[in-house]
Amino acid sequence: MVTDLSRKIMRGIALALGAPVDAFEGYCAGDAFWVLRLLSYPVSTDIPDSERTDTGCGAHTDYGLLTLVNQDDEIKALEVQNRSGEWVYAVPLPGTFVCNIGDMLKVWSNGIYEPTLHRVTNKTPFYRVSVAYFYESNFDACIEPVECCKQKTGGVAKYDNIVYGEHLVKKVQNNFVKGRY
Ligand SMILES: O=C(O)CCC(=O)C(=O)O
Ligand SMILES: [Fe+2]
Repeated sequence: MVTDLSRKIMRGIALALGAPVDAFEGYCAGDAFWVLRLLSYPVSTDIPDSERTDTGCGAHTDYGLLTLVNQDDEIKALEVQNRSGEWVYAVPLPGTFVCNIGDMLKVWSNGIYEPTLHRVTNKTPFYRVSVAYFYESNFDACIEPVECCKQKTGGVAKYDNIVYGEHLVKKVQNNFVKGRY
């Protein structure tokens, strides 16, 4: 069901960009796949100072095409950076998902769609759980700006071609291994 929803969002984005409805589908568009992550954010006051490291999720953009996040209804912890550089809460709205644009959609759209920088810090007295569904291009897919988006943005590609799997590995190493985002 969420995969259907993601496909529909991608079709809407294709149409909004003036591309054919199926521009981002099928093998030549990278045969999308998905990953579901269940995330938990303990109450930070439960962690003794001596054991405290950076808890939560540091500032980052998502790697793939779209992410749909279902957050706890009552807990404000996910923040997004607005165009003025301020961090504002993505306040949970019951019955809705937060939809993040991923890095590959930026490349495909030649920058028309921009990934939003976001981070999570649970400063509340409640244990937070979120479910993040990542809709991603195929590992082997070579992602490059699509022609109609290049035409709308000055006629030249703003980004080098990227093999999605290589991009993913690089970002995961930075986020989870080296602690940079
Ligand atoms: O837990 C959240 O609300 C967001 C998690 C997130 O940004 C991610 O896993 O990429
Ligand atoms: Fe994220």
